[in-house]
Amino acid sequence: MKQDTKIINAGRSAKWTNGVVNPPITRASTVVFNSVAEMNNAVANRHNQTMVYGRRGTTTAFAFSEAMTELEGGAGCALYPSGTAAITNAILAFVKQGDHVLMVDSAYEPTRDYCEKILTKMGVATTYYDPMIGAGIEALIQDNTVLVFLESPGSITMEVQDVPTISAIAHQHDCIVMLDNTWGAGINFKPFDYGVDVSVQAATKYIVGHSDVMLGTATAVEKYWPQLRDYSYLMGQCTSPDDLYLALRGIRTLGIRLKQHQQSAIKVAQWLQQRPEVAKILHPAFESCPGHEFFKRDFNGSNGLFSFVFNCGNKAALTAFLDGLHHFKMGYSWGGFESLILGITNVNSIRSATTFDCEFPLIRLHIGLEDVDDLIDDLSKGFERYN
Ligand SMILES: Cc1ncc(COP(=O)(O)O)c(CNNC(=O)CNC(=O)c2ccccc2[N+](=O)[O-])c1O
Repeated sequence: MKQDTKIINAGRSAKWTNGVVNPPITRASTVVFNSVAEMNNAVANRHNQTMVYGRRGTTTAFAFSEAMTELEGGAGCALYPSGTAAITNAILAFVKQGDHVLMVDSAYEPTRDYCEKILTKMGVATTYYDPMIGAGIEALIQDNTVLVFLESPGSITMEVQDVPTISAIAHQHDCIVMLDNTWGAGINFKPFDYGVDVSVQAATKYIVGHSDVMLGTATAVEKYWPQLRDYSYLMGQCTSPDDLYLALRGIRTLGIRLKQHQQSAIKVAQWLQQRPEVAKILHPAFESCPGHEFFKRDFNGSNGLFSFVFNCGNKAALTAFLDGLHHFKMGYSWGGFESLILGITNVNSIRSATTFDCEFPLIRLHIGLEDVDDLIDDLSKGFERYN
């Protein structure tokens, strides 16, 4: 079955839909049973898509989890109230006091905060590594290293990592490979084809696709799925069937949305490349982006999120650029149908192992589904104010 057909069918087994097209919203805390045997059978099958109690999920959760594993691969998908909860709980499932974690230096800032403020309290040490380290990761692996965390491309600076090389070396040292695959969305990057053991996504972004649900997913290979699932339950992680209904709805247009985001973003990036004020385009599909060669080798496509660096200007100029835009709104997210913009002048304040070459302001764009000429016109007027 081709990907676009999988997207339409994922999670729509008759056992969940019972004849209707979309898996219905099944809300529950209590699930009741008519006999001791029925109750015992449900408990015995608690890991086999059988309803026992709301916290373990209802048929809506079973349908969405199944859809994620059908699309991204893996043996099972645990659900969390946000992408950050997915990251933190997935890591927590596999570390204990005295362990060591390797964390990519270009990680999403709250991921770094978790390592600094919570893992350290638990006695888990973190070493940050250069996203472009590749095979050099081996020199950083210690006897107590248990997990290597990747985020590719990296937040804000968009470095594409050599995932299969890092995964192969990590596995030679019995380390778990965990990837924040939010940008790849399980469609443009198939994590388990490249050695990843646990793929985490902020479904908040492209999976939901409409900026109206907070949701996280962690999908694991067979070897690690039981432990991830059990720790998710132990930590009381559960999600709203109403949110999952919206996420299932989001999945149905994921393929065509990503194609449109990709098409418009590349057109905007090509236009930006010609601007005299632009020093570098940080879009994985462009040679100027670190790891572009890995994007070409490993990815099936791109989306609406990329950054660019100015070769001039300052905070005041950046503010003038940002204020007054009509179609680009400032907001701390991405992956919805709307265009967003973030102006950043301190990218190295969220790195510790490497320094990103960024003397002038950086802008991260999320190119939405608006007409791309309107978006370019909006940015063009921004450049007129940038001085
Ligand atoms: C790759 C990735 N992975 C996980 C999450 C968290 O998902 P959640 O929002 O559902 O918890 C996210 C959420 N993304 N949110 C943003 O990118 C918002 N921007 C920022 O936080 C931001 C702003 C200024 C400077 C640096 C950052 N940053 O992303 O690190 C993510 O991008």
